Amino acid sequence: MDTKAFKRSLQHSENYNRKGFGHQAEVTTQLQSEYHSSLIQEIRDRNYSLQRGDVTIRLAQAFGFCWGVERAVAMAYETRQHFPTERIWITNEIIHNPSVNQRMQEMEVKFIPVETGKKDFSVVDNNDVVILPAFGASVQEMQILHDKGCKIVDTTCPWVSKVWNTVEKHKKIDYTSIIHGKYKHEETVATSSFAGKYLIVLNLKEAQYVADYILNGGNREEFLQKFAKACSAGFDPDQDLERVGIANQTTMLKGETEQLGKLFERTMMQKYGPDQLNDHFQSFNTICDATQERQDAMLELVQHELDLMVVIGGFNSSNTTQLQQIAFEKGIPSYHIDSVERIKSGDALEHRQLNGELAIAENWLPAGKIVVGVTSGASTPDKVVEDVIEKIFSLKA
Ligand SMILES: C/C(=C\COP(=O)(O)OP(=O)(O)O)CO
Ligand code: SF4
Repeated sequence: MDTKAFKRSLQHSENYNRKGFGHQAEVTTQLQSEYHSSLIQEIRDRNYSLQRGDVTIRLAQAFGFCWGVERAVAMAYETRQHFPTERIWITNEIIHNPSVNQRMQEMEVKFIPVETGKKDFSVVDNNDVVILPAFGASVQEMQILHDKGCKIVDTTCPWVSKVWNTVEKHKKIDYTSIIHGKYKHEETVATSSFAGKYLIVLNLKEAQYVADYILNGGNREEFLQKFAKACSAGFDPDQDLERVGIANQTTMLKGETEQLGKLFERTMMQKYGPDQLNDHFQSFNTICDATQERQDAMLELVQHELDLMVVIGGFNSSNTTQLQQIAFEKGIPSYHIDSVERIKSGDALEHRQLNGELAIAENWLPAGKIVVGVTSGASTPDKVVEDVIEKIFSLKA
């Protein structure tokens, strides 16, 4: 499919909107009242640190709502204002934060129902409005909606669209896109739908396996089984890894993405020689600025003497998980929670471990004077962070 031509025709359609509806002023006030926190503003103004009693809170210098999230959430609110009586659907969560998604449901923005693992678009008729979330949507979903003639409000973050352009460039010159990402994640599902041949690798271990295959060959069946859900239809590891381009989900771990790019560069250089490298390898770093800033701020924060870290964000939030990974690698006791309700008491806190499972941490809040590092993912409202900090203050009061 010529995805570029399709995007052009969609963007020229009178049913398509990606700029909002001119209700910014009202929506900004509404968003401020629902998600803003004066406590967090105070901590920012005090050089990201606040002491109360035995507790010193140290905030990361960059955290919380990124530009793309603010934009997407504002557009969704504007859509509700602009279409007060129409039925409004959304193809997935607007962003990965439970409190924001809850608000969408309260505003009667409904998810497209899923029947036996497949979205049922038959519920949408041409008078309806459908919002595409900040992660975007697959080109197939966009086509279904475009064909239906319903109104489409596209909140895809431009940083995400940039990754789509990158894989389209690979497709044009017949390169296979190696996408550093999570194959089930909405953004990567969308990105891969714009690619030609592609292979999704999760981490350096998987990348090393692919690099070894490129250099030495290997067990084809094992390869195909390992990446069964993470490659394009008909992918042939013996043919389709001769020319590769790297792209990444915007919220991966920055350092890992860089290492992965270098690994494939070395591999292609070794296989084809330095003179031929440009005919076999291309790399664009498509990690977004917000992800980089939040990870850099976290790397700075964990240099301080901290008794523990609290990382706040949705449990399905990729960028939040990367922040937790940084604390984990530094060996700091760190707890990833999605809301204040996870804090049961000073003795018990429910948190998400890096393997995705929930666990209860006992005696997580040490006695005496403590320094608590706090950060939050790009989809976490400041209000949620405030609630957590207030709870810690009250437990130690
Ligand atoms: C929309 C978006 C990022 C905002 O944070 P989210 O936590 O919603 O998403 P992610 O980190 O990708 O799981 C995609 O880049
Ligand atoms: S994390 Fe980056 S790509 Fe994702 S919404 Fe925010 S700015 Fe956009």
